[in-house]
Amino acid sequence: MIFQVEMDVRIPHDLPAETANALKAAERERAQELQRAGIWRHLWRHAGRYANTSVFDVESPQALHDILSGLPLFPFMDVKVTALCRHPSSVRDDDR
Ligand SMILES: O=C(O)CC1=CCC(=O)O1
Repeated sequence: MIFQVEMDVRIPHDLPAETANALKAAERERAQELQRAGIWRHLWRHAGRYANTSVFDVESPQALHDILSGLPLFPFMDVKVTALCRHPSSVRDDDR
């Protein structure tokens, strides 16, 4: 199942820099692990914002929730999830 996920990151300004940097490093490691596994299919930065639009390929909404809620930066994110499905005009046979 394919989901678009928008993440707006809002790290508190009073969070110690060492803690924030450790969380960012852990987030990067987890994101790259999920990308290599084919789960986090796309990750794009919103130009000018500490935000991204991502595409996830997972077995269920529960699986997506488990992944997102387990992200190191999740406590500092506003997350919007949109379920995606094949468009009848798509020329890509592998859309699903
Ligand atoms: O920077 C972001 O948008 C949040 C994030 C996702 C993966 C990562 O490394 O940081």
